[in-house]
Amino acid sequence: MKSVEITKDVYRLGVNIEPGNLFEGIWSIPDGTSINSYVVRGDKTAVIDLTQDKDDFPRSISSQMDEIGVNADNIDFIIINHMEPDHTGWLKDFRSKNAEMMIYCSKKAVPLIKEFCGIVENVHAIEDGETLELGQGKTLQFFDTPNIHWPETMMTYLIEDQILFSCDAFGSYGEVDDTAVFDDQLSDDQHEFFEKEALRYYANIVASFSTFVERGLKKLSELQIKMICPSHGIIWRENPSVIVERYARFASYMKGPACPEITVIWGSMYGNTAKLVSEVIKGIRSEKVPVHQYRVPEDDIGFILADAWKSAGIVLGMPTYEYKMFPPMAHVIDDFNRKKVQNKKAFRFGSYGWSGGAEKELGTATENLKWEFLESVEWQGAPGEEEMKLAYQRGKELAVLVKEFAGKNCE
Ligand SMILES: Cc1cc2nc3c(=O)[nH]c(=O)nc-3n(C[C@H](O)[C@H](O)[C@H](O)COP(=O)(O)O)c2cc1C
Repeated sequence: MKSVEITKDVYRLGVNIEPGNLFEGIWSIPDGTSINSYVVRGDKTAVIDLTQDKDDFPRSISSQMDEIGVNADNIDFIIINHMEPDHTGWLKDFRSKNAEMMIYCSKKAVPLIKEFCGIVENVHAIEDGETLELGQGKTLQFFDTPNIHWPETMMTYLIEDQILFSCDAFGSYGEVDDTAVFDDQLSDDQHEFFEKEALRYYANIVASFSTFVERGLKKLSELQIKMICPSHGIIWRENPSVIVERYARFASYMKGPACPEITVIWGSMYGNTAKLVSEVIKGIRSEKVPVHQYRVPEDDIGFILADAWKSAGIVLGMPTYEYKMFPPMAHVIDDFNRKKVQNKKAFRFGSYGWSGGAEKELGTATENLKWEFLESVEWQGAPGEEEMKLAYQRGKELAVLVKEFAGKNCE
């Protein structure tokens, strides 16, 4: 990977976490993801966010710094927008090469820098809106943007060039090639890819903090922004409002209504519940509502979360297991609670052997999600004609309801 000058004396340095790894140790990234760091040069030099202490990442970032004549000895400031180790894993080692490098961070980051890196000297806690002049027409301004997605998160704005270094906000999954770091270097297919990966990134990483995203967006709305430089994914230069609007849309789905789509998630041990899946889907499709379908535990929770986040309607198909929900579905519902997949229209169907129990647990488990359920279809043993018919009907009913309820705020 090579350094890229994104505007005069401002550089993007980057590495890619390769496909096959898990992001945050949980989330699948079949197409990898980038970690971006930035350098701003005036009379003084600042590096904005670093990289993870993993594989050859520090070596790669060092060699990209060499390309532009920057190294630990001549960097004056390290700006830490966010303390998560994918950006700061290298901080302790890097800073040990030159203890004079001044660290700028939010107040809440100070104890984290001490505990994660053992660094206490030359750490400056910013005031919201504070500026730092680097000289040569480069002035950085810092904004507290708490809880997008850690409490200590801040963003850095380069006033003269109108560039926002947003760290995790406005990020997406997907490897980035140093020959195509900007939105305007992408094909339509690649744009579509990054749109999907931005949604998945949002649903996996940021969703539960949607209220704070909305607050942050309001605060940033006063800035003139020519370019958005996140710490994951591509740089938005041709049209930065695309990613801002996208994040605003994603955040709004928490309160609902989301898009006129339905996500069907189902699991079945012996095929009794499975038999109704295609009927429900036929019912939904009869109303021309798009369907996303996932089976648990086979399918990946990161993808399920993304489609569920965006859908106004959710269907759950699961049997009873040991007097409760089928465990892989209980896991999905638990994640829906953690990520606040709220305000949906929903429907559940499933088989039981003797007394049931899944339905009762589902009621309790979704209490905080503010979902409105259609009447469930539940039966003992194998499904009959009646259940098959009801499955189609409920699919259709849900689709009609979703069309009425869903927002227009979707592409
Ligand atoms: C391990 C296990 C635990 C079960 N626990 C219950 C239970 O607590 N209550 C009940 O009514 N049925 C229970 N059942 C029966 C299933 O709910 C029933 O076989 C159902 O038809 C399975 O649906 P499926 O074919 O979609 O997996 C259990 C079945 C298995 C295999």
